[in-house]
Amino acid sequence: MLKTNFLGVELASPLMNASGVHCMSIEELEELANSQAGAFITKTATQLEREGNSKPRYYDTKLGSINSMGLPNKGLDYYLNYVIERQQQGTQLQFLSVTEMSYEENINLLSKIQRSGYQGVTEFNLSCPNVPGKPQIAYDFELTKKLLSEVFTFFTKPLGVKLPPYFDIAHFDEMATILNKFPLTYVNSVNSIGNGLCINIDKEQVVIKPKGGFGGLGGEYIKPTALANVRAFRERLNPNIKIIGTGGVINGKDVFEHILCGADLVQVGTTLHKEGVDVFTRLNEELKVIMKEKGYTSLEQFRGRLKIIE
Ligand SMILES: O=C(O)c1[nH]c(=O)[nH]c(=O)c1Cl
Repeated sequence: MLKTNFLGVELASPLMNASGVHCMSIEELEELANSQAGAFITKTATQLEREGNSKPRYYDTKLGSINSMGLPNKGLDYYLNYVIERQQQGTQLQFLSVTEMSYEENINLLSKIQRSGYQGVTEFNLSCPNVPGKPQIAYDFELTKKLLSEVFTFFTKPLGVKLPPYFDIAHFDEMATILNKFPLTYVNSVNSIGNGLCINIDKEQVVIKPKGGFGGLGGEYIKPTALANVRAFRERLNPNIKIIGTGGVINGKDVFEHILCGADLVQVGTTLHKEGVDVFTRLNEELKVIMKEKGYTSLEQFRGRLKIIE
């Protein structure tokens, strides 16, 4: 009922974790692998291990979350060795998230993956909002075009990009024109809405320490923006480029809406952080109930079929 084909691999569910949530350690990744999620993705890795920003750097609110983790991770080799080992054990589809702090380091990082035995999918994170002094790559259209042009002169393995939310139709147009130039496997929209601010009114204080309390927003706050980005890119991108929808998934209805907008897979971040890996079981069940009520027996029957008002 929920089966989804991605890169020729049949998944039992369209759901997976959003990079950054419940995917820092092998223990967490194993929990995801043994859950009702259809696939999993690793925490965005840099070449070397990183401490990340000072704590508190993550905070759950009633309507979602705010984070300024600062890219803490155990380093590329930790995750690369893990996914290669699982690949050798027969795992067919895996996602490895990566990024670096400079143009050259990004090229070096992807070259290393290209030379490795990893055959799975690489998600190139172009949208981390929380490294002080580092503007998000994907908000710089020329840089993004230059970087992807060079990457695709040597990278031949499946590559997706993780994008920040855009808020202007001209930006959807410009970014889609750039992305359509490349043999991308998918586009993942959206990353957190960067540089929001949450306040504890009792203390009259911000809730996270880095960057004076500024951090990326997730959860209910961002669903309308996430759905708009999924829809906008689905409408503009070459059909060979798949879409992963991320942002604002609280229940099965939200999963349905992402797929209605065109998402091939749907990622869960904040709600996974709040609920743990059982969230995938709940969301799968809730989605099935909605599909039954509507008479759908497969995701293809409604994927991308959002209607406008004529
Ligand atoms: O601060 C982070 O580690 C972080 N936080 C986010 O909300 N998105 C990202 O892509 C990353 Cl890399």
